[in-house]
This record gives sequence, structure tokens and C-alpha cells, in this order.
Amino acid sequence: MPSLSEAYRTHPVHVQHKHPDLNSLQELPESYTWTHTNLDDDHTSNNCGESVPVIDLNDPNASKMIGHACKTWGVYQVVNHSIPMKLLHDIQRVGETLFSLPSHQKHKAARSPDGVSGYGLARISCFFPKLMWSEGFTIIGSPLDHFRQLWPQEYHKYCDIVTQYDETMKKLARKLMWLTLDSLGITKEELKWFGSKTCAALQLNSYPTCPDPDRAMGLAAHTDSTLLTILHQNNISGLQVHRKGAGWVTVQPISGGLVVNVGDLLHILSNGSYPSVLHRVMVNRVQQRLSVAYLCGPPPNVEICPHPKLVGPNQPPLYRAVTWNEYLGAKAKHFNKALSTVRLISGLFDVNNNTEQVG
Ligand SMILES: O=C(O)CCC(=O)C(=O)O
Ligand SMILES: [Fe+2]
Repeated sequence: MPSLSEAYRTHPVHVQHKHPDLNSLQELPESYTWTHTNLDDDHTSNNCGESVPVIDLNDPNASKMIGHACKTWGVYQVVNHSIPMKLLHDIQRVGETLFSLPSHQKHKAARSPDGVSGYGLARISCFFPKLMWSEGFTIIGSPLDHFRQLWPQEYHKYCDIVTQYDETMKKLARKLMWLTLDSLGITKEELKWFGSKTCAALQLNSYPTCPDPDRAMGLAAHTDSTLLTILHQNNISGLQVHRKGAGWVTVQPISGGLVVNVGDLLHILSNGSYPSVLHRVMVNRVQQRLSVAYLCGPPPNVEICPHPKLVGPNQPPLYRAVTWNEYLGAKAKHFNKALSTVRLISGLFDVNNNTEQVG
């Protein structure tokens, strides 16, 4: 069975790796002036007071609330998730320290052209004519080799934090996944592979202060190719999710809160009833924003399909079975149209956050 890194390596995307040191620029270079689409400019939002649901994991109704949030938003924030605040601070500190290293040092840990782990621009950059105002560091498996390049003396300290974060997030991802499945009426016995193993990547993101934020884009609108993504953001806002009728809604950081996104594979597993959320990141002039995304998926070769319990005479399966490995290939080729490439029945679903309607 291929590992997650092999699965990514099989489907390379060609991202320009050399880019200027964003912290040193006084003006927005032409290569960063974002070309806005109709979707980017959907400003229906912000005054209608809608906000992403916040769910207390200690609430006895957590599963129901998660189900409702997944169905109506494809995203929620979770509190009382039992991840220690210290660990959240520690991982944030790893990001702060890493991204504040001199450019030449960070490039020592750059992603290789066909690799996915390491420092570089967002993988989705290759789908856009302009660059995004952000830098990232992806970790799959051990970050040891890269961290040794970055911090020849202290790499152990940073590796330990990543390992601890990874293990702790794995438990939370499992808990959230069970609650989500429960909300769909699926029991542990009915999704055997999930009990055994999941695969994950860790993505550190930095959005430096920007001299002309209105004309720049931190991270372009996308959905995640995961089952679930659990995101820790520092206290600087910038993440927005798209909701039909409301447009772009900012996910306000709450202390200790974690953002949970429905990814494309959960969208498929739920037969379209839990839509993967379209999201993006805006930048600002004043404060650097940092985020740490735990990208959780199935083992790369397990087939994901609409769960049989969610399929019946009146509910045909909307998607064919697909492995994460194969889906990453579709994403690398078709980006935001990847879901429609595995769709069986044409419908009114679009990437802008609707539940499915068969048409
Ligand atoms: O920085 C954020 O808030 C979002 C990051 C994200 O969407 C991703 O890494 O896939
Ligand atoms: Fe994302």
C-alpha cells in the first residue's frame, strides 16, 4: 500500500519554488496582484451576521450539532476538544520560528520538485496566473531531515512538538470522525477501515503582513481533499468560508477553538449531504497570520464511496468509489472540478457550498 507521500509524489503539481522574501517587500509586485473572479468578489456577506457554528465537544448533543453544522455549513469550530493550550502554543511557536528564519535558510528545506514535504508555495499555486501572499511548510511522516537543515542544533525540540501534535490530533480527528459518522447513522462496525488507520499531513501556513492587501490573496478559494481538516489559527482573522446566499464569511478566531472543515472525501462518503467547504485566506497590512492544518484522510488505497446506508432507491449514489491516491491525482489535474470528475449523476451541486440536489 503506498504511503501518503508516495501518493502525492505520483501526482506532482509544478509549483514555482523560488519566490521573493515577502517580509522585505514595500510594494505589491505585479506577480502578486490577484486577478479577481466573480466568486472572489462575492460580497453578499458580512452584514447578515451569520457566523460559523461553535460546538462544545462536552455537549451531549455534540454529534447532532456536528451533523447540522456539516450539512448547513461544511465547517464548524470546536471548543472543549481537550487539546492542551500549551500544545497549541508550542506548534504555533514552531511555525513562527520557522517562517521567521532567513529566506536562504528556509530554502535549504524546500520541497523537492516532485515531493510534497518541506518549505514552499501552496500546492494550488500552479492553477493560478498570479502568486499568493503566503508561504507554507508541509510535513508528512517525520520532519527530521528538513528540521535538521533548518535548526542544526535544536531540531530535536521542534520534532518532538510536531510528533506530539500529530499524535494528539490523530485522536481528536478520530473522535470527530466517529461523531460525524454517528450523525449520519453509521456505526463503527459499518466503516471498518477507519478503526484501523488514518493518514494525515500537517500543513503550516504563514501570511506575512502585506503592503496592499486589497489587491492580494493569501490562499485562493479551494476545498480540501481530505475527510476532515482540523485547523488551528492564531488570533488574526483572515480565513473565510463561502456560503450560498451569504457569500464569504470570516471565521473569527476564538481562543483555543479549532476549525473543522468537511473535505471532499467526507462529501463523497456522505453521498453529498455534507458538502466540502470552499474556503480562502485574506491578508492584512498589520499582523502576520499563522495557521496549522491537520489534513486527515483514509489510508491512500482504501476505496471511499457513498456509504451503503446513505444509498437507496430514492437516493442513488452520487459518486463512484475512489481511493485517496486516485483522488489526489484528480485534484492535481482538475483542482476545484475534481469532485465532478468522480460524480455519477449530474446534479445542481456546485463547489459553492450546497448540499446535493439530484437533477
Ligand atoms: O490558513 C488557513 O486558515 C487555511 C489553510 C488551508 O486552507 C489549507 O492549508 O488547506
Ligand atoms: Fe484548505
